[in-house]
Amino acid sequence: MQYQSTRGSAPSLGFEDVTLAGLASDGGLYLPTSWPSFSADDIRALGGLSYVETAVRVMTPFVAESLTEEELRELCTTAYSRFSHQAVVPLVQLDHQHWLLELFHGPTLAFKDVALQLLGQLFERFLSRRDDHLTIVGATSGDTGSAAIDAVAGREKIDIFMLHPDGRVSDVQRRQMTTVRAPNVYNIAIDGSFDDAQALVKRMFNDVDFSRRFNLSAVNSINWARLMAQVVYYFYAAVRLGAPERPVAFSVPTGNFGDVFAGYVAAKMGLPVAKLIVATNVNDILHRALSDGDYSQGQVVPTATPSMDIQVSSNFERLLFDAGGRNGQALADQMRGFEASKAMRLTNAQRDGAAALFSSARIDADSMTMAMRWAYDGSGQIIDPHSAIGLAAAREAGVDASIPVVTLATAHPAKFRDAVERATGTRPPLPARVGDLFAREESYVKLPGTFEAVTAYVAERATPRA
Ligand SMILES: Cc1ncc(COP(=O)(O)O)c(C=O)c1O
Ligand SMILES: N[C@@H](CCOP(=O)(O)O)C(=O)O
Repeated sequence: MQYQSTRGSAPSLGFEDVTLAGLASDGGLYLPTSWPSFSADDIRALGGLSYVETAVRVMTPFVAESLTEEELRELCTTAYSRFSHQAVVPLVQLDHQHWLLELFHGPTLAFKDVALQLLGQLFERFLSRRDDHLTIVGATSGDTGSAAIDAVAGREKIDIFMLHPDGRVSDVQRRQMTTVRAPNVYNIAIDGSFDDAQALVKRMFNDVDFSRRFNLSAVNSINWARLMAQVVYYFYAAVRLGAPERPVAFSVPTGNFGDVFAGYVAAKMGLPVAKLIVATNVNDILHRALSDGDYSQGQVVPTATPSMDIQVSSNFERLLFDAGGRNGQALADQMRGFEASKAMRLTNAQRDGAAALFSSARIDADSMTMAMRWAYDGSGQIIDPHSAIGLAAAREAGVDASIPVVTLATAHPAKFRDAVERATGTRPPLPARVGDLFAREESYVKLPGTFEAVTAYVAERATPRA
């Protein structure tokens, strides 16, 4: 399997190189040159398999030239051994049509662990094959940061620099990052929004000298391996609800468009996905883009769902590329236009390509609260505000009653205790694995959100290439 950049001018690479590179050298994002295809029989054969075995079957076509099936199995077994639920990602029924897919049973209590625990293993395996050192630079609105740090803390051949928007992540999220004491972990709170942090990270990659000197790599969902690992749970859930005989719809609380793009990949591979519902909070660039073709960046409004307070969605570029006919040169021009003016219109081909599978909804604070109450009053489920955005959109979407609708539950409610308590009157306790979080000492620096300040900080601490 070879991978190509969405912007058409970076070299095609194999899986190992794509994983270590993160972002393509032309500023684009890597995608497989074609989608692997699963027949109805292949999908049926996933019935009854464990999560690890499902992961091996679903990911093998993507990694085949870089890992043997046995190696992949070994890495998945290690990655998912730290999840506290035997099913890894259990399905919970809410009513006759609605289900939650709980993705938050990993070490840092968010769906990011599903991909990042594996990515940590992949980095380690690939670096063991070469005499090299990686400098990871990442941006987080809360959850990627802690999951990535957990996955790479203490690894000898990796340094990680994680940027978060100062004051705009929950206390639990911040402490999960800043209380990890390992010599290779650097937390940076920047003055600005998540979009500012993400733009700084992309600029570091696009600075060819800087990027080569420190051998930069990515843990954000710009890294293809992140998305690949997330494709697995769409198969796992759909098969349990009747696929391939019965189609299944998914509602996904969305920010950077990574999680829901993994659902698109699953559909491209042959999984019968009836609908992908893109649920945004009031930071609704994706809802505007999908409903009206208007992808224009507004001011980020801080909300009770900070992990989705995003107005530039990295992975939307992957959809525009694939659904719009895979014209890298045209997309490079379109993205350059967006970077200059902060606005663009989707082409008709992009809109039509997306409309076949996606619908979208913008969920405000009241609807989010009502969804939390509905889940709590109806079935005793305490859900986090991000999952509630997904559930509210799922219930509004008008999906045919014969089709199960799975809302991805992306974070443990304890990560957002204040918002949960406000909505339900119940304060979720911190799970034992993070029980002493508020007793641990924090360590992070605050920097202005400028390229100069951040690169100077990284350059002083990162290991340059020999
Ligand atoms: C809890 C939670 N829900 C939803 C999202 C949005 O996911 P994505 O950025 O993949 O769209 C995030 C952050 O990515 C998150 O941390
Ligand atoms: N909500 C995210 C933002 C970064 O998203 P990613 O999936 O691209 O890493 C977060 O939790 O940090």
